[in-house]
Amino acid sequence: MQKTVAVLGGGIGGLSACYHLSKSSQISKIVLLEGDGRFGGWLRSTRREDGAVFEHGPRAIRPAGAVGRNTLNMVEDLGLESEVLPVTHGHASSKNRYLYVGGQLHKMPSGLGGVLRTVPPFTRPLVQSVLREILISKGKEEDESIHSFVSRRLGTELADIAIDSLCRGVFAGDSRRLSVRSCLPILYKAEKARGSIVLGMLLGSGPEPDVPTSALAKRASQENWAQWSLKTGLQNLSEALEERMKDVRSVELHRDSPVKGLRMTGNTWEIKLEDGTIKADHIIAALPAKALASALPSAAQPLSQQLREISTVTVAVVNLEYEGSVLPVTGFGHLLPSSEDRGVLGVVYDSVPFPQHNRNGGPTTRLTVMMGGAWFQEVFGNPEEVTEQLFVERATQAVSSHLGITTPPVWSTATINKDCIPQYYLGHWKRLEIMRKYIKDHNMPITLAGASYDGVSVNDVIFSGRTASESLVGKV
Ligand SMILES: Cc1cc2nc3c(=O)[nH]c(=O)nc-3n(C[C@H](O)[C@H](O)[C@H](O)COP(=O)(O)OP(=O)(O)OC[C@H]3O[C@@H](n4cnc5c(N)ncnc54)[C@H](O)[C@@H]3O)c2cc1C
Ligand SMILES: C=Cc1c2[nH]c(c1C)Cc1[nH]c(c(CCC(=O)O)c1C)Cc1[nH]c(c(C)c1CCC(=O)O)Cc1[nH]c(c(C)c1C=C)C2
Repeated sequence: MQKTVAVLGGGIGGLSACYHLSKSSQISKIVLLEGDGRFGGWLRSTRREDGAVFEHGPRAIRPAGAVGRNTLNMVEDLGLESEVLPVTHGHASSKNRYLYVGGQLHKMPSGLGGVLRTVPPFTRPLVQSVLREILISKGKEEDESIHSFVSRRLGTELADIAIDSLCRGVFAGDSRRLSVRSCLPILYKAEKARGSIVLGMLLGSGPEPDVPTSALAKRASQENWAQWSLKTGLQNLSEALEERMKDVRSVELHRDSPVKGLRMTGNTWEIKLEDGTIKADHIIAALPAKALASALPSAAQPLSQQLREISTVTVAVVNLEYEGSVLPVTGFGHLLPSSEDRGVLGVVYDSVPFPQHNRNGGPTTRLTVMMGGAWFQEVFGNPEEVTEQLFVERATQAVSSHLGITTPPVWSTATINKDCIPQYYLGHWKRLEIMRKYIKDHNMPITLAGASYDGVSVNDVIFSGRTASESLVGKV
């Protein structure tokens, strides 16, 4: 099979698809089309001349599980081992996560003591909910909101406070609308397989994908890593992939090349760009779902309609730098449940896990305040009309009232990440099934990849690029 494959979208998902395809001799040409002036999508790091690094998108990657191993295998293959900044499970930022509830910071329960005792803001020991959970009968629904699932199995207090906050800290989303089946498949499968989350966690609830273990992945496991970043920021991962792809003869990289339209003539795709047309035998679409919907031909309207219904949320990210060590606590950061403050989602204490990203000389504290998400429009209005200055002010106020840091930051920047996190609402699994059946039934040579479908974490998205490549060329 000698084919031309076009990969649409040069975020980490599209770059991963290219990387995996480029290892196969079955593909004669791979064309990566990115609409923006740079590759990497949401992986964006500011590197200041004084050595400070600030993340505007993802800031840490988990090494755990098959998808975590898969990313580390790629990191090793790209020669980035010496750039990795690991954080172990024993580190304060892995052990300490906080909730800001009732105007106070509360450390989330951890360890045996935390589970056995009543730990505020909760009114009874976690162990009670956990033991009771084993006896609750299985749900009968095909899907359920995360909030409803957790209320049913673990009680409303955990759902209203802990799970509401967790959904804000991963999806910037509303636990009452997000699907447990698609967002937290591990919990959904545990209930289906073992009748209980607790038993599912203890006994396992299904096989993991088969992913080999590189020396780096082995090191991560032996050294008990909980998360990792890179010395010059996570943008370095997309840059290393881009550099690798430049060295592969079969790969053509095009930036500033937004896809304007797609047409099928016979078995061939015609991809309309601003300045011409490219032909391809197969497309891997690693674009946001709505961007793909806009490009598809009108004949594929049923597919476009499903794609358009995959919502996204906008997150304002404010990076703040303070002189000296000013945090009153140490840890990963804190989250706020939606009942506390709808606009402010949480604060990451970046300088705790990654002090290496502080500027050279003299201690500093780097924080990131995340705002908006599913509540963006309601609290801040139209993202096109809000100023970045407003977010810096709101963020500084939040840091002052939550953490008592009243000195002004010495440096700050705000970015409004429009439509940056897809929301897997109730029934997302069914939508995926309908879309993939449509593609199959209509023999459309297109594969979906990226954050819109099977997981939003960097690991999930990299794995989606690999799966898309394997669906074409098999394992390489
Ligand atoms: C603020 C924030 C914090 C996060 N934190 C973490 C974290 O700590 N850990 C973690 O694991 N994950 C995190 N994530 C999630 C993760 O970063 C993203 O889900 C992932 O980067 C998405 O990658 P992608 O390639 O699917 O999409 P994108 O990055 O959106 O890439 C899609 C690409 O398609 C391009 N494009 C769009 N339209 C067109 C067109 N018509 N033609 C051509 N190109 C087009 C875009 O320019 C973009 O480059 C975070 C995300 C955000 C926004
Ligand atoms: C406050 C908003 C956000 C914070 N991070 C994100 C948002 C929207 C985005 C995000 N964070 C994580 C992921 C990847 C998920 C994965 O499966 O790896 C994404 C897309 C990691 C993460 N962050 C928190 C948790 C519980 C997780 C899951 C993995 C893990 O346990 O490490 C909690 C958390 N996120 C933020 C804060 C302030 C916070 C907790 C204190 C910021």
